[in-house]
Amino acid sequence: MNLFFSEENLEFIQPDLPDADVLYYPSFFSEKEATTYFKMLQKETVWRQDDIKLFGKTYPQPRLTALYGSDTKSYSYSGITMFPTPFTPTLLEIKTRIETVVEKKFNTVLLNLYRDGNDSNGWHSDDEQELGKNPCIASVSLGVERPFHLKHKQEKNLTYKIPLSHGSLFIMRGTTQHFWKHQLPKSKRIITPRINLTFRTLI
Ligand SMILES: O=C(O)CCC(=O)C(=O)O
Ligand SMILES: [Fe+2]
Repeated sequence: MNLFFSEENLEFIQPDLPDADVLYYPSFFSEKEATTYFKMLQKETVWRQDDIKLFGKTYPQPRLTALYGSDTKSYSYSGITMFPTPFTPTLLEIKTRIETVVEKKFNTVLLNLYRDGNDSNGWHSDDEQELGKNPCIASVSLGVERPFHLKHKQEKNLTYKIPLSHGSLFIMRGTTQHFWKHQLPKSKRIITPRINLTFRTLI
């Protein structure tokens, strides 16, 4: 585990995972900023619950989602096609803060609302064609802390677990999506919500 400070004097860790490039900023936003953003996004966002198809059966997705972006390119995953709503001022503010530190521009954000520990996000890679070859995904966590898991696709005993705290930023880039899957498992004892924003670039 390697601890560093960014040019903005933000603390971050860079876990040493083979075939991956991930960074974690535990306090990217202050407690107060994170709480303000959580409240604004919970209220302002047009949340929806899509159905997903798994092995020919249809289920409601175990979380609410929304897609915002700067152009009209659609984004498809798990048989769902989403068309982005224009970025709101709140989302643009968050996006700018992230772009300064990540030194990358994003044109889309997928939001997830996990209403409680029964909501989840199953094992997947963010490897859709529209994300390009080595996508950089910047993931902001607001609200209750939830564990995030990664596992290597070939080396089954290579796993990594990290709790994503309120106001944190987790970045996955390089070959991470080729070699690793990630999930946000159900956490039965959690009864409060979490909002996640994943900034992406659709090409
Ligand atoms: O909620 C999270 O931290 C993960 C979200 C995620 O993996 C996704 O939306 O692709
Ligand atoms: Fe993902």
